[in-house]
Amino acid sequence: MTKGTQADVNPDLKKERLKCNFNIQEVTFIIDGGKDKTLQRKKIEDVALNIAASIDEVPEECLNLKERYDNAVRKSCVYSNIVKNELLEITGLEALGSPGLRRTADAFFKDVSPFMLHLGMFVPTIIGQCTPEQQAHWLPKALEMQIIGAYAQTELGHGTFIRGLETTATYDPATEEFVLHSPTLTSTKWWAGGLGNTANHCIVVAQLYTKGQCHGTHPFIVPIRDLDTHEPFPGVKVGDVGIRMGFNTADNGFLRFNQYRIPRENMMMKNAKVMKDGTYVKVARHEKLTYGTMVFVRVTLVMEAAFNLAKAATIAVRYSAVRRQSQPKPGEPEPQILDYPTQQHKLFICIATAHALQLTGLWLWRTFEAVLADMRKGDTDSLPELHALSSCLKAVSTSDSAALIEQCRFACGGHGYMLSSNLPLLYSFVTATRTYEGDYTVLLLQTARFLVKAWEQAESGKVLTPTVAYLACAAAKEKVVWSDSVDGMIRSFQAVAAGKIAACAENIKRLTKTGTSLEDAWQLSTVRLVAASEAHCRAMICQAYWHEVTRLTASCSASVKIVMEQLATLYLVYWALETTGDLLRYSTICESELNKLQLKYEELLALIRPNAVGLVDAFDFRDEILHSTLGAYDGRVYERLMEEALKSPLNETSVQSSFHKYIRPLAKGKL
Ligand SMILES: CC/C=C\C/C=C\C/C=C\C/C=C\C/C=C\C/C=C\CCCCC(=O)SCCNC(=O)CCNC(=O)[C@H](O)C(C)(C)COP(=O)(O)OP(=O)(O)OC[C@H]1O[C@@H](n2cnc3c(N)ncnc32)[C@H](O)[C@@H]1OP(=O)(O)O
Ligand SMILES: Cc1cc2nc3c(=O)[nH]c(=O)nc-3n(C[C@H](O)[C@H](O)[C@H](O)COP(=O)(O)OP(=O)(O)OC[C@H]3O[C@@H](n4cnc5c(N)ncnc54)[C@H](O)[C@@H]3O)c2cc1C
Repeated sequence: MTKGTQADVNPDLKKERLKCNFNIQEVTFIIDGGKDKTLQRKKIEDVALNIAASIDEVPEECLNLKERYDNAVRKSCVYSNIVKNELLEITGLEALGSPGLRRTADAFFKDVSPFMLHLGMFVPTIIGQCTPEQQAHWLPKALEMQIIGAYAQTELGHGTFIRGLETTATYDPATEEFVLHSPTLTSTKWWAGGLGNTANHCIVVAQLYTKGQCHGTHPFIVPIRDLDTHEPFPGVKVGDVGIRMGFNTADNGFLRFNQYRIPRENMMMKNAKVMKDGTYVKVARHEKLTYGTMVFVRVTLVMEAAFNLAKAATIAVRYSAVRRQSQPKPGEPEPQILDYPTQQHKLFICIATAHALQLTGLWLWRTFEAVLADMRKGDTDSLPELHALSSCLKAVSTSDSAALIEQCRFACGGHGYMLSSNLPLLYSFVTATRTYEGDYTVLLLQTARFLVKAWEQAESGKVLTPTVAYLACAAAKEKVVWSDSVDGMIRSFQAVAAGKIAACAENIKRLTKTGTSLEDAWQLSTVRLVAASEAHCRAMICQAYWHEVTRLTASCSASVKIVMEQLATLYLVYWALETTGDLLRYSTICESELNKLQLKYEELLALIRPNAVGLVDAFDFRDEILHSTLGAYDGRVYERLMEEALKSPLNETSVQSSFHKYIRPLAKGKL
């Protein structure tokens, strides 16, 4: 954070910091995943942020579309040199996935870098889908930025249904080449970040044909532009998809092929190969390993959701400590809006959710690494569970994060609507994560497939995998006894999930018994399947969050343990109150217990209140990363709003030319 001198800090924020009764740094270590990670992040920030501080002369949002893109490319080049020459020096290759790198990128770009997909998907796909020889060829070029890549899977006509993609890659043994072709308008690749004007290479997912047979979708590395002139190659039509709600500097593009040839070796051959004579050879032991990059990105998106929500919460909580409004008690000063319980209700769940998603995200990352290690040994048994886990966690975390970021904006009143608050840009960025890398509903339905199968296994007494082990107890189908202890609440959330999954399974069984096909019975049950999947995910987040808080605070100071547990309890109680209908149905909770729960929630808000600013300070965002007039460390909200307003091009002159061109003629009846 940029602390400045204490004298510059808003007096209300100063007082808030004196009230804080826990060691902020200990919480920062927990959030970052350990002291070593925090130290590494700070080191990276110290190097990168000196340059970021003066990277923009004019605020990004004041530039026109083309200037914004050019400016984003300029900054991406500066930033990638820092990554290459300095950050990787500090930490080695693992810096690519480190929170430090992710955070510093935000100091350079308020919107999105056109290079993001290069690092976010192009490089990971080379690592995940290429043979060691192919990696040796492509990876150094990509890391040195000699080539810049995009990931083009989605088409104009299909995003979700990958098997329905229309782009073809037909093998020609005579020349040992693949011929890429876009047979229809709807087969045009659409949306790929960095593709429109920036990338010179692209991973293209296409239907592979060899010896007259289709073998389904496979990834290919495709050079699309000349490395010197940057002109698209003949047979390649590429451009920008048009103005979007956000991501306007991300250069999302379209791409069409007209019988465009690439060498056979450009097929990414880790999981399947085409031999010189056109023979197709399957290498992978699991059908869906070509979807590996998507699983990887879904896993990272859980922490990405936490990170962005933490930023919004920091902005809104600091602002709420500075902002004073109304006079609930006559004759008394206007209170800080953070003192209103309704404001606490809006904001403390944001802090708690950021913790819940970050700790669950770290746990998911470790699970992902364990599954990868199994797969390196040829064991793919745990892949379906990882797919189910990452699908629902990606869906719920991005959805919650987007909704709560918008809540933070509401919590900042009119000033939250200013782009300079950074809340609108944060929202437009995060709301896209609910859609990309697998739409919310679609991914919850993927998890639901796994859950229904697990339910059937539970009913037949089979051993269940860890994340669904709770279904075994629930197979008895009795209401769970309600208790407002943490364990009791988690048991009740699991009972809700189990009850909903059971109801789905029964519904499907009932429909198929009366002659409905399994596919139709599934479709007729999808509204409840999505709800069951979400309930399962919520129970899992509650369990993982509480488990991680207990584990990570075991050796912390007592005050840190208390405040971390208060937040985690708040998260559980909040969701119990949000889902009272479900609890009434699947647990023994009654009216008096619901009243008790409401009181407990209000008590928790009051307990967390004195530590609210300390808790957001513990996210440890430097001002350069927050980019917010409302959320800076010093709380000089009004001064910053005014300074930023004066940077608007509309304030460059006291009279605009439009006055002379239109308004005056209109007033004089001469228009
Ligand atoms: C210099 C640098 C400068 C700046 C850099 C700045 C910062 C960079 C730093 C870091 C970046 C930080 C963070 C972000 C990182 C990157 C991301 C950023 C942006 C991303 C942009 C978005 C990119 C995209 O959107 S790419 C396109 C994604 N598309 C999708 O997700 C499509 C969704 N659809 C599907 O996944 C599938 O089609 C489906 C799952 C819906 C169905 O598939 P299919 O029809 O084939 O299968 P089914 O028949 O339904 O099922 C068959 C069985 O297979 C199982 N299954 C399905 N999928 C999987 C899987 N992935 N793994 C395992 N198993 C799977 C399924 O469950 C069925 O099983 P069953 O047993 O039969 O039930
Ligand atoms: C900002 C942004 C960046 C992107 N970047 C990339 C990129 O770099 N590379 C890339 O390849 N793609 C990218 N995408 C595309 C993205 O992955 C897809 O948009 C996403 O997977 C959703 O697919 P879709 O657009 O086809 O939606 P659709 O599948 O058409 O969804 C529309 C609606 O139909 C519903 N629906 C669809 N199928 C089902 C079903 N089976 N059951 C029930 N409901 C269903 C959905 O829930 C949704 O409500 C990006 C998208 C965005 C917004």
